[in-house]
Amino acid sequence: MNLSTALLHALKAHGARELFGLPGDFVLPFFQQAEQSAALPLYTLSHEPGVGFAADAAARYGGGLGVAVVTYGAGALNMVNAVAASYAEKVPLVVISGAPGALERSNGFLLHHQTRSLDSQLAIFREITCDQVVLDNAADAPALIARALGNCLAQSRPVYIELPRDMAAAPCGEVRMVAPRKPDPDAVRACAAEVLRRLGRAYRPLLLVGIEIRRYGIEHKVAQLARLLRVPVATTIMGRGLLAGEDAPLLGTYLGVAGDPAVTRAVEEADALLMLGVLLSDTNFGVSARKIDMRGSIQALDGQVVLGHHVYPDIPLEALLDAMLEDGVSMALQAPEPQRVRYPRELRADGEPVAPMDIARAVNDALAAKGAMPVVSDIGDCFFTALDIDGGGGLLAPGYYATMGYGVPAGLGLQASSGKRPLILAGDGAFQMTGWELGNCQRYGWDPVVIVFNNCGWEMLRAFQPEAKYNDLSDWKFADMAAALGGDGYRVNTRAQLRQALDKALATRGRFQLIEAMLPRGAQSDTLARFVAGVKRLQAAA
Ligand SMILES: Cc1ncc(Cc2c([C@H](C)O)sc(CCOP(=O)(O)OP(=O)(O)O)c2C)c(N)n1
Ligand SMILES: [Mg+2]
Repeated sequence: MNLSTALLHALKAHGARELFGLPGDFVLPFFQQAEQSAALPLYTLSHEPGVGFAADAAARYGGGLGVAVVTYGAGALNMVNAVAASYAEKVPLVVISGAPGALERSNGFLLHHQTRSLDSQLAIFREITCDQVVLDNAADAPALIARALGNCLAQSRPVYIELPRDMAAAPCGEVRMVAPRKPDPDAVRACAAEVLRRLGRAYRPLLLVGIEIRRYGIEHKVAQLARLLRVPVATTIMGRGLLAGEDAPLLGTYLGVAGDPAVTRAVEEADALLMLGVLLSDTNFGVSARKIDMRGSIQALDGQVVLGHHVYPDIPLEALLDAMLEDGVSMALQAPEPQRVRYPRELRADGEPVAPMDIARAVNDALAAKGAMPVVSDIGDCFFTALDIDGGGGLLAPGYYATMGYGVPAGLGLQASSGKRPLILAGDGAFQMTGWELGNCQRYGWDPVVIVFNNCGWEMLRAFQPEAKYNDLSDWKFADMAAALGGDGYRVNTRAQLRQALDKALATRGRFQLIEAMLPRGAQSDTLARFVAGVKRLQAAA
């Protein structure tokens, strides 16, 4: 076994299902080993941001590890934004970067792809990963790999592995998985008992769930706890789509002033708000009608639990849930029968122009008729529209870090990793960034259905600065380019054309389907309109 094959087998043992990458001379030896060993399928994309987004989506959707393999300098630094997004949104992504070998490091020349110093890249990745290892010594490599991959899963954050090219074929021992640290059972029980007491004393308890319950694969336990305690559940905007497949008393998504008033009231008036895996971010709470009493709430995040001024430092989320499920049986809180989440349906397929909400209706009608699909959304008004789309098949979007360019490559990563056909939503601005990755579908037989919200502009920005001219984009006629990239394109102006195009696209397999929905300039989804109005109202009141 050599260092590359030891690393590949360790990745697989930790839950990686494939590699995404873009080679360069510093990482060619590893690519060669990866292709020869066939330990994991290897997919290449056209630009490193897409490689990072695809690997991120594979981990988000399927659990386990996402793996992005790039060359040193120009490759790895090109992927910094995607890795930063994975860090912010707690995605277990493994970055493997090739690097100069020992001899070339000491020959006195400045090396190609080098920036300030040969260690600058490692310094940059220290900021956006939870662990970093440099595999420049075969004897230490197995333990370093085990530590990094163990931390990636335990913290659900990206890690950085630097692999000098002269080490790829070095003889190496096997990597032994590091068993996750066990928390102190007494501390877990004490914490669970205090949380249950808080909930038991409350008149209006509520569970608010966020991304960690997906990352640690515990949605079913959260649903079980909510049913057991009869406490309603709401998701944060980032947690949209969580618990979709579970039998849980789900109220809906909390969007503050921009959301369903009943859900907003339930969250903001809860006298015991148990937040499970919720990031305290502006996107999750920035449009709160009234300040949520964070001191009165209970936050279980990042492996610790905070109740008022009490902090339990080492309580993994799943351990807390197991203890609450064990002890919670004695409680039977009287919670209101929650409403089931309803999605807009029944598109009027007529000659009227298409608005964002028509896309939500058309998609919900199609999903109801043809079955759930994973939905992957970029950032723009398509993201706000996605909040009105049935996320039963899963909803992926960088709702907190909010980088554009995520949609198409993430959808490709999801299909490569899960085999499921995704529905991808992207604005014209975001599609201009990474939509061209669709050209890789024909090599791998991927066939996503893509809906481009073409309003010929950066509409989300225009919502806040209507007078600005710089938000205007020209009409790129994306549908005309689909055939050249190996897919089918449909340009739709009316709701009837949208319905026809979506039916045809869903019925066509083996080629990507690109529906370019022409939206009148200024047309906004209901949620974006409420979001903008809410933010303006809160800013005026500040
Ligand atoms: C990589 C990147 N660059 C810039 C931004 C800022 C930004 C937005 C967020 C606020 O940061 S929303 C937006 C416009 C999006 O345009 P488009 O994709 O056409 O969608 P729509 O027209 O529906 O808005 C930009 C430029 C971003 N989020 N990500
Ligand atoms: Mg746009």
